[in-house]
Amino acid sequence: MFPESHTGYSYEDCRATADWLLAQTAVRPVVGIVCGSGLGGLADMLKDQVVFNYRDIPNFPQSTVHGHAGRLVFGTLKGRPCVCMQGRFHLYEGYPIQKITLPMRIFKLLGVETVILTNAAGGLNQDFKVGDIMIIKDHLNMPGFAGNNPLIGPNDERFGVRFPCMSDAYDRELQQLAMDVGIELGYGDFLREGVYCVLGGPSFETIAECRMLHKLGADAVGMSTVHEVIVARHCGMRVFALSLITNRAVMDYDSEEKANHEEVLETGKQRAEQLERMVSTMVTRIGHNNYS
Ligand SMILES: O=P(O)(O)O[C@H]1O[C@H](CO)[C@@H](O)[C@H]1O
Ligand code: HPA
Repeated sequence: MFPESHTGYSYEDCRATADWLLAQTAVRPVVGIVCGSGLGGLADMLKDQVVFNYRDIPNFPQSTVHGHAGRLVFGTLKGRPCVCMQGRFHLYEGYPIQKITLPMRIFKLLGVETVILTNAAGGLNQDFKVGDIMIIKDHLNMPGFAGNNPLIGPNDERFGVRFPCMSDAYDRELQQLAMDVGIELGYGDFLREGVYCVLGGPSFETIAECRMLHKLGADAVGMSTVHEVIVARHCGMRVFALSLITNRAVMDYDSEEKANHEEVLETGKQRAEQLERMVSTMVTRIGHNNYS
């Protein structure tokens, strides 16, 4: 029924990877964190770490992008058991879309209930500045429009339903919690909310593309996160995601600015501390089955 090109992992494959990890650590994570480009410092916040290199984990892809260390870190954040991906996978690395999202299913089978994803993104919204933190309230899945969705292939009901809803992809209570925490920490001046648009990359966008995406309703553009969100929601985990606006998308033919990965990593470094404080405070306030 499905073409031979389907490259997904079975429930049993995912179970085997999760069991392999669970056998080697006593940590039973309830929160899973994904670090975006240059934001790997989030993982260093975990106490009593048990660390696995991606190359040692059965079925796991390898990180190939500068700024993504390629380590899965288990530990506790202010007493709460967490697992953190220090490095994620992207479509442009050449992996099948099911492979770049595999860690979300592993998270689920490890017992994770809430996923917090971070990314570096270009700001399309003209009010946004470099260094702003954007709470993601919705997304535009451009590869999805072209038929590239991580749920393509046979559906295993043990993960979720064939046609999952995405109008509630980004948990509203967690968005509010992030806003409250950000304001409390004094980040109000650089805290925003908006719509994230994913493209395949790795080339950055043309000026015409940026203008088009902005007209379509996107506030920020990047090359990740959305595929992970779809898979995480499919298997019933709550999702919160934020973008660090690392550069302004070039929208003007008179501009001399050029998007580049070095600027992305540099902005990550500059905002790392605030991002870490915001995420760690959120984690302490997320209840296992409710929010306090
Ligand atoms: O989305 P993350 O992983 O943060 O990385 C972003 O930064 C890279 C471009 O500089 C791209 O991979 C883009 O998606
Ligand atoms: N475009 C796409 N992805 C990105 C950008 C950008 O401007 N900045 C960081 N990741």
